[in-house]
Amino acid sequence: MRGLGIDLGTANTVVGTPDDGVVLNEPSFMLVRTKDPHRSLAIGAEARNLVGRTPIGVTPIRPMRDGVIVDLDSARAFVTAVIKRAAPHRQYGLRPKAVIAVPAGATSLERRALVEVGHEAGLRKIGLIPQPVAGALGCGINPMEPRAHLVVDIGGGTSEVTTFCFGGILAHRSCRLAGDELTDALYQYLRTEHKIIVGELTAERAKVGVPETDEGQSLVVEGRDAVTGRARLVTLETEEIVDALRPTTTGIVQTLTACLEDLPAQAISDVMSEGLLAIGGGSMMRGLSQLLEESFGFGVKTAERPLTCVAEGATACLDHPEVVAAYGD
Ligand SMILES: Nc1ncnc2c1ncn2[C@@H]1O[C@H](COP(=O)(O)OP(=O)(O)OP(=O)(O)O)[C@@H](O)[C@H]1O
Repeated sequence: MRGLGIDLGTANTVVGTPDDGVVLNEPSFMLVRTKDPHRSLAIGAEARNLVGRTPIGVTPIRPMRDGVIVDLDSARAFVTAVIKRAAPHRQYGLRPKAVIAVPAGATSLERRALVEVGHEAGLRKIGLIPQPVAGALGCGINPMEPRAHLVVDIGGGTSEVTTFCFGGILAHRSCRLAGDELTDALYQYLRTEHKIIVGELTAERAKVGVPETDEGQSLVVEGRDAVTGRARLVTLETEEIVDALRPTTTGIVQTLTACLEDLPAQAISDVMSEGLLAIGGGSMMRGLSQLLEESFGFGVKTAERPLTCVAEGATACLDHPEVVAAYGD
């Protein structure tokens, strides 16, 4: 066992091992008793599916916000449960080492909190790697080569735009316009335009369903009429959803523009010839890569596995300690 590669995201937690690839891919949710919020009753999909329908006395919590720890005690309980599930002790030895992906914009305090939680949860030696660098490595890019690479990571809580080259970050920008904000925008749109109130899970299912639905086809969502309170169905055209999400996707474009403005001219020529790599679940949004291509005039490549490439890259770092040494501080 050579260790674990971990992506502790706001929306999803993914863990990989060098021998078995991705061994855990679950929503970053934990169910706790309201009176004892630091012990997990369930984690992952089981906990998430109860959002909006939890019994009295039980609370679903998200231990990560914008890619960093919100509350040390809940995060410790969550990470302990994740490691237990991803690395059963008999198979992997008592204290596995790990490389954990962190937002490129995380502060030193936030990074230290993550390492502390990892140690307390049973990890041995912990290396940190910026998420966009890990994601690029997971897509086969060598982050040590003397060439600038531009990556946008559209996750659950944040969108991060990062340019890196030869073991260091050249420019970085982030904004809170990402998957959660897109879901919220759709929720608000349904409420104001269709006078229907839907659950958070329903709004997200509709958003995720858009890229998978053919053009011209429609989606049906169910909810409560905002006026009468009765159950009601609404049919939505996919293009209508894309339009409803446009203000949020435009905000992501503005963050990219700001990052490009920070770049030296030589790095821009690398970016122009290589294009932009889009990772994270939000990069699968319908029409997004086209919008980015039209806005910047260079190619946009969406990762083959946008939801797991960060954990795959963190796992690859276990065999490439020079990458962690270069980007880890
Ligand atoms: N097919 C899809 N189309 C649009 N959005 C999607 C799709 N699949 C997943 N998402 C969204 O992607 C987001 C999760 O992405 P990801 O797992 O990369 O985030 P994360 O790494 O947990 O978050 P962060 O990087 O902010 O910590 C969720 O908001 C989810 O709704």
